[in-house]
Amino acid sequence: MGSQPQSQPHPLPVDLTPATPAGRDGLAALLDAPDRALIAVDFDGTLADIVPDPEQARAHPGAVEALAALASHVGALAVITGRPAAVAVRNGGFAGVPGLGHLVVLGHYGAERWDAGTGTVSAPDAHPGVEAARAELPGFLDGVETWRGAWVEEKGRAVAVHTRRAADPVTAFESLRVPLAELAARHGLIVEPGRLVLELRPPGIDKGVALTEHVRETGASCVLYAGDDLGDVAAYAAVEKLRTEGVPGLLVCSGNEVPALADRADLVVEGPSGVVRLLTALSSIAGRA
Ligand SMILES: O=P(O)(O)OC[C@H]1O[C@H](O[C@H]2O[C@H](CO)[C@@H](O)[C@H](O)[C@H]2O)[C@H](O)[C@@H](O)[C@@H]1O
Repeated sequence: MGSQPQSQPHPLPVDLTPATPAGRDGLAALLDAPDRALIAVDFDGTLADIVPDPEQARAHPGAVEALAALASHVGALAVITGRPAAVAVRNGGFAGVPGLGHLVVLGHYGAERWDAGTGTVSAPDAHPGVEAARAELPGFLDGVETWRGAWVEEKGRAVAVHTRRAADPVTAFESLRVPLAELAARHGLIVEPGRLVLELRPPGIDKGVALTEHVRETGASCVLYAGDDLGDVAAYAAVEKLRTEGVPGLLVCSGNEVPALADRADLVVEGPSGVVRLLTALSSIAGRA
């Protein structure tokens, strides 16, 4: 990879300008050679607004159009999500969109991959512990009053316990952490915490591993990653490591509900609407290059 670009002025609105020198370097590299950049974005909370029922989550108005417009100017475009890849594709409305012919969706934190070019999902064999944990969960959740209202999202390769609809969502979430971690460990699984969700899933992959592999695969010379939740921390760490290896990066946080991520970001935008504004602005500038 070449030398690191220096921080320099760039034509973005003030509220879309990175607050850190490293972020400004990442942005400068992206605008200098957009055709060598990888743009990677999370789905829930980043491209899609948070809603009480995950089945109802959809891409924010203008998000798919912004991605499609940007796709023609950048080297590679990926959605990296905790969702099953097929669910993100369906709820995002990513299939068959003109301009998104090269989109890749890395689902289940990178364990699954959907390619727009083929329209197919590739995935490893299922982890047997998921089936065993799934069988235990109903009786487990029924037993404690604090957990009333917590419910299980069936994800195929994982199961997620949501507390957003519990009477006291935060108390339910906090009091479930240890018991669910013990249940997961008994079945060789890990707990992935998120915004009022605790997911029991197989170990061995995270968004950081997925992002780094995708940077290598695409040969990207710089990367922008946008996320909103704890599951995105691994991707942030990957970008921070890539920077030390001479690959500039820009870390974008959608909203500031998760301080562990927002405090580490180069740029915090106003939720999915801010992400759409940023992608649109980048596409407009890159299109002039
Ligand atoms: O990696 P992501 O694309 O951000 O997916 C992470 C989890 O997102 C979903 O849960 C979150 O969004 C829901 C819909 O807005 C919301 O109801 C929930 O409280 C959030 O945690 C999804 O349901 C999970 O399976 C994903 O792992």
